[in-house]
This record gives sequence, C-alpha cells and structure tokens, in this order.
Amino acid sequence: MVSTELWAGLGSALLFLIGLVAAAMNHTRIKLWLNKIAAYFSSYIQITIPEYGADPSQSTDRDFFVAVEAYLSEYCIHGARKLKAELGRDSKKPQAAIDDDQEIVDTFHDVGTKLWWYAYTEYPKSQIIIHNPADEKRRFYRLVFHKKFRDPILGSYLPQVIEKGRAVIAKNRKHRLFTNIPKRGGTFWSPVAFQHPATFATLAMDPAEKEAIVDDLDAFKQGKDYYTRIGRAWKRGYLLFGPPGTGKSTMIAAIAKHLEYDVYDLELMAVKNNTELRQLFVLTTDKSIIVIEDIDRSVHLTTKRSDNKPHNRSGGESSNTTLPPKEDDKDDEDTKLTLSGLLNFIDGLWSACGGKRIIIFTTNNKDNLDPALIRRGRMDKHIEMSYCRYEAFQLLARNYLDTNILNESQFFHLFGEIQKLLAEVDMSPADVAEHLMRTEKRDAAACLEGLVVALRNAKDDKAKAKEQVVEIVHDK
Ligand SMILES: Nc1ncnc2c1ncn2[C@@H]1O[C@H](COP(=O)(O)OP(=O)(O)OP(=O)(O)O)[C@@H](O)[C@H]1O
Ligand SMILES: [Mg+2]
Repeated sequence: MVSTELWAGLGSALLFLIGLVAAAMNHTRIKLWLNKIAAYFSSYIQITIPEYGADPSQSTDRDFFVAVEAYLSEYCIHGARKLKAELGRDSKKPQAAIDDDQEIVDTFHDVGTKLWWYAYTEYPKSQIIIHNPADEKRRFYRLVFHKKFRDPILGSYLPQVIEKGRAVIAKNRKHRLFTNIPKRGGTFWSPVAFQHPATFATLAMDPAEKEAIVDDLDAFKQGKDYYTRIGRAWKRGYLLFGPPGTGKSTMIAAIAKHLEYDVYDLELMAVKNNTELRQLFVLTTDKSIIVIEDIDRSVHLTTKRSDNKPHNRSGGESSNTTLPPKEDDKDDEDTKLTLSGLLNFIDGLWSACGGKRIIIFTTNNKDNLDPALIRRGRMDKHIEMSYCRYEAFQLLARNYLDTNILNESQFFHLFGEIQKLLAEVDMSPADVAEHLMRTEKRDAAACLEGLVVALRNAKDDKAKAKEQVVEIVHDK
C-alpha cells in the first residue's frame, strides 16, 4: 500500500516536473514531444487551472482559480511546507496560500484516492512594460490524479472543490458599506468595511413579526428559480417606517448581516440628476442592499408629477394623473433628480442589471410619501417599527443586563410595573436601551429602577397633555 502511494506520488511529481520543463521550453516541437512522452508513460492525468483564461475580461475564468485557491487554503494547507501569506483586503489577519512549486496531497474519499495539487507561476519573457495584469505573470494550479478516476474527479471532485471554495470565500468575505460622495465629474461610491454589530438576535421587536421578516429574506435569498418561473426580476423592496429610534437603521444592519450582502447607502442630496442616479445604480453589484434613509426628507424631488398633478390626501403628489407632460419634461429628466427618475431607478433599470438586489427605504412618516413610490411591487413589504412593548423590552433586558435577568426574583416587581407602563406609554427601543446601559456606577437594579422612573414620568406627561387638550376643547 505504502509503495503504491510512493509510486503514485513519484509519478505525479514526475509528471508535474516534465510539465514544468515543457512549459519552460521555448521550442514548440520539443515541448510537444515532452508532453507526449509524459502522457505515454504516465498513468496520471493532469488538469491545469489558469488564473486567467483566454479572455481575461471574463471574470468567470478567474472564479475557478480563486475557488481552488480558497479550497486548498482551507482544507489542505496543513500538508504544505512552504506557504505564502498576504494580508487580506480590509483585514488585519494574514491569509495563507500554498507557495509556488509546492505539492499538496488531497484525498477524494468518495472513491478513496489521493490527488496532488501544485501551484506555479510563469513570468513574461519580454521586458516590455505590461498594462494588463493578466499578462504580467501567469499563475496556475495543476491537479494530478490517476487516469482511472477521471470521471469521478471531473464529475464530482472538482465541482465539490468549487462549491467548498466558494463557501470559504463567502465566509471570509468582509462586507462593505458604500456611500455616494460627489466628486469632479459626478458622484461615486466610496466603500468602508461594514462592521455593524446588530443582528436579528439583538433586534427588539415582536417575535412573530421578526420571524416573518427572516422567512421572507430566506425565501428571497434562495428564490432564483422561483423568480425566474414567475417572470419577475430577482429583487425585493422593503419600506421601514416608524418613529425615530425604533430600530429602522438597526434592522438594515441586521438584514445585511443575515443575507451577507453589501450595503449601498444612497444619499439622494448628493445626486444632481437622473443621469447620475443611473450611473450609481449601474455601479452597484449583485448581492447588495440599496438603502435610501428618510426618503421623505432626504430630497425634494423635482418632478412633473408635482408640477402637474393634483395633491393627494396627505399633501403629497398623486401619481395617477392624466395631465399631459409639459414641453420641458425631457430637460428636467436630464438636469434634475425627479420622482420618475427614482422610480426608474427602482424598477425600470434593475431588471436589466442582474439580480439579488434589495432596496430599502426608511421614513418616519409613511403618509408623506408619493403612493407611486411605495406601491406593492416596488416596496413589496411594508414593515412598521413601533414603540417598545414588553416582549421587545425582555430581549433588550437580556442583551443589555444579563441573559438570565428575567428569572431573578428580586426584580419581579420591577418587571411587573415595566410591563404595565410599556402598554400605556410610547417609548422607543432606543430610549429604553439607553436606560438599560450599564456603567460602573449603575448595576442592573439601578438601570431597571431608572427605566421605571422614566416610564412613570412619560405617563404623567401624557396625562397632562391629554388634560390640556380637553381644556382647549372646553374653552372653544
Ligand atoms: N428595535 C430595536 N432593537 C434593538 N435596539 C434598538 C432598537 N431600536 C433602536 N435601538 C437602539 O437605538 C439606537 C437607534 O436606533 P436606530 O438608529 O436603528 O433607529 P431608527 O429607527 O433608524 O431612528 P431614526 O428614525 O431616527 O433614523 C440603535 O443604535 C440601537 O442601539
Ligand atoms: Mg435611522
């Protein structure tokens, strides 16, 4: 058994060496013969995976190479003696990969065989300065295995390598937050590492509603076939509305983390016109969340709708007008940011730009929005973020004070009062959370007592405000 493995190892190494010599030879004929000799005497097959294929602009070529690299770094690196380490992008942690001419042995358990992986690099022979990175140096991975395993290796092992490698890439990928900043010649996305700590586990809201949102996101994430079948673009719009401090921005961070998507935080004030908006949209990538916070306040949309249309009940512009467009409509479309430009941004263009995009609007006042902007199909799901009730408080208390706090009998009387008061008083989760922040001087009891006092005060204020309203009505 040992000697079989030894021969197999020697055979694969010899094949790899002959391959290297052949690659280094300039004479095409000799190169051809060397490869023929290697193929004749060897029972081994080799597969070469170049970093860039024939067409370097095709990123899919590189995907295979990158997946192999990630797979080998994660699953086979312990077998290599020579490694190279690089700092990953946005990362402080060094990432190791096998160095050139190193042999790594992997086992394909499905058929019980060993395989050999090698990394190597070819450098350009000419001294000409090269602008295309694909021409600079050529990196390869080479896989060598016994020819009797050709079918299972091609049919199952390599697809598994790609799948596992992609999973490793997704796991290690740092998520980014992009904001658009104006520069000469337009507005451009500028990224930073996205490290918001919020998750659905730390988000305080009605548990049933939270579960429904998570289910909706999961269905979206896995919904490629479904969206294709029903003939809709693979995108979803969420409108988050509710008073300040109820967790709308926190929810966006939790969604991004759950889906493992990048976030594009679109500042509409920095966008001059529809053309810029289109450019920004085209520059977003797949698997991303495009966010427009405070959509009602972030921009006054200059729009023919507002010029020509009757106003709706909330003072906004009604979208279902039949008035003919004015002559300068076309000019406005190009020189200003208009509501129709934004509507095109949401649903017109993105069907043409691939899938897996989520768009989220947030607002404190849903009634201020043009109905066209938030109709179902554009904003598919309307999620109300509301004041803190007892269930949300329980989660905050567990997170901020102690996981077991709700079982501590010394606080039962405080919990009872908090439950009663939260049913009567509107306090945002942000305000409740502020009272639960522990400091050196404030222990759990002090935090809870402070919250009770704040809730009692809020209840008194509410009662006084009510009395004043009654007095005004009587005076009238
Ligand atoms: N539902 C919640 N669950 C957990 N923490 C919350 C929640 N709501 C608010 N908070 C806390 O309050 C802070 C402010 O919340 P957030 O910024 O998400 O509110 P918002 O609804 O976006 O407010 P605004 O309308 O002013 O933008 C957060 O940093 C978070 O710590
Ligand atoms: Mg916010």
